[in-house]
Amino acid sequence: MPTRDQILEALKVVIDPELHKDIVTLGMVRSIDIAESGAVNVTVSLTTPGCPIKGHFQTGVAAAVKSVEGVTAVSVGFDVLSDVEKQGLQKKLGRAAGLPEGALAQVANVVCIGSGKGGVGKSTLTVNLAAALLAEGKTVGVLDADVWGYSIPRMLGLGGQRPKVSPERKILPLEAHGLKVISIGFFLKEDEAVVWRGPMLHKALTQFLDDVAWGELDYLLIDLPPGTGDVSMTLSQLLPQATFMIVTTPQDAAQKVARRAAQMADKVDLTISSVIENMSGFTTPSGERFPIFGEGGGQNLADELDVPLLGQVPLTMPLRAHADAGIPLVAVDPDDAAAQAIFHAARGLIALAPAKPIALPVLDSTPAPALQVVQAGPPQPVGMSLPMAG
Ligand SMILES: Nc1ncnc2c1ncn2[C@@H]1O[C@H](COP(=O)(O)OP(=O)(O)OP(=O)(O)O)[C@@H](O)[C@H]1O
Repeated sequence: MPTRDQILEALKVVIDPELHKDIVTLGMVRSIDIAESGAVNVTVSLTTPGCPIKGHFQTGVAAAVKSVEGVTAVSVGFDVLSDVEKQGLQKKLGRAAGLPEGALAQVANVVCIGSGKGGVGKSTLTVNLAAALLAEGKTVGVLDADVWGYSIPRMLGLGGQRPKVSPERKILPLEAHGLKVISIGFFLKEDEAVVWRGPMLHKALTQFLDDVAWGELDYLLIDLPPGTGDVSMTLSQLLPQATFMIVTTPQDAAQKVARRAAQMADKVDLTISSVIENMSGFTTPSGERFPIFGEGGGQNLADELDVPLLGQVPLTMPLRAHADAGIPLVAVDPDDAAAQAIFHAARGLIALAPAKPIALPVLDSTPAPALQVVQAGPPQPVGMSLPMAG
């Protein structure tokens, strides 16, 4: 059976490319668990939740541990250094060296909101969950990464606006209803069709995470495109600490598609934290309830994934009408049945424990899947620079 010292010794080859020292010396190896079977679990502590080099550590740690005699399997988990630990690390590095301060360094929770298919109300719930979290006293940002069907600007009354740039060359998020908002839609001409090639998408998302002055936030909610494709893969590489909330309708078929999205999310290491069911029946003013899209899909999916079902949001006209008017329903009519269900879900999100470390059964150190390059359409510049107001 391999020993802890052997594993630590082996891990000294894994260098933090930003701090130029090995992760053992830097005190970033949080824990090493060795099973009698020779299976080893290592948890690495990152400096920021938005640490962009998780993939580097994952591959490096898996390879280093695998090289130790007697190791039969390796899994790698991640968490984040506490403020006190970061101060300790800062001291160790000396005054001159600064810890990498990504734009998300002050963001406590990053929650990606995704779905198996379109039209299930992902954007509507993102906007209203954000407003509900705000009403619960949290500071909240919304990143609309739904590159093919962005609708957040419209739902927050920000259509046609463009963010400004600070003297430090940071993109300043727009503010609406107390929320900080960035959408891919702010940077495109209205109705402009863009063929997002993998590298271009990666560059744009990296810019949203690195070059936006998000500041201090309790929550950053990210509205993903439906399904799990390039965007989810890119975000999973850029945001190892992000969790994934899946929106589904009660329908059996929708739940099946959502399950596929969950499996994909799992493959690209996004931790699935919860499920929320939308369009969970319609109740007439006289109190008669119609389960228009069936029943039970959200609970079944949550049970299958072993995560909580945070809420069941009914169909209500005010939810649709306020989204169309650019105002989150929860901010103006908190007594509406859909608003109530969204408040319940927001409180459930707050109550969720911090993300579990991501455990991967790694025996070979296969890199994360490469971004798929869209072949259709005329060639696009790879390095997209987002156009902004002065
Ligand atoms: N619970 C609900 N009650 C009434 N209308 C709803 C509800 N949820 C969503 N809608 C409406 O359904 C339509 C689709 O919702 P939305 O745009 O949020 O879906 P989506 O999953 O984000 O879609 P896509 O991913 O394709 O952009 C919108 O008109 C929205 O207002």
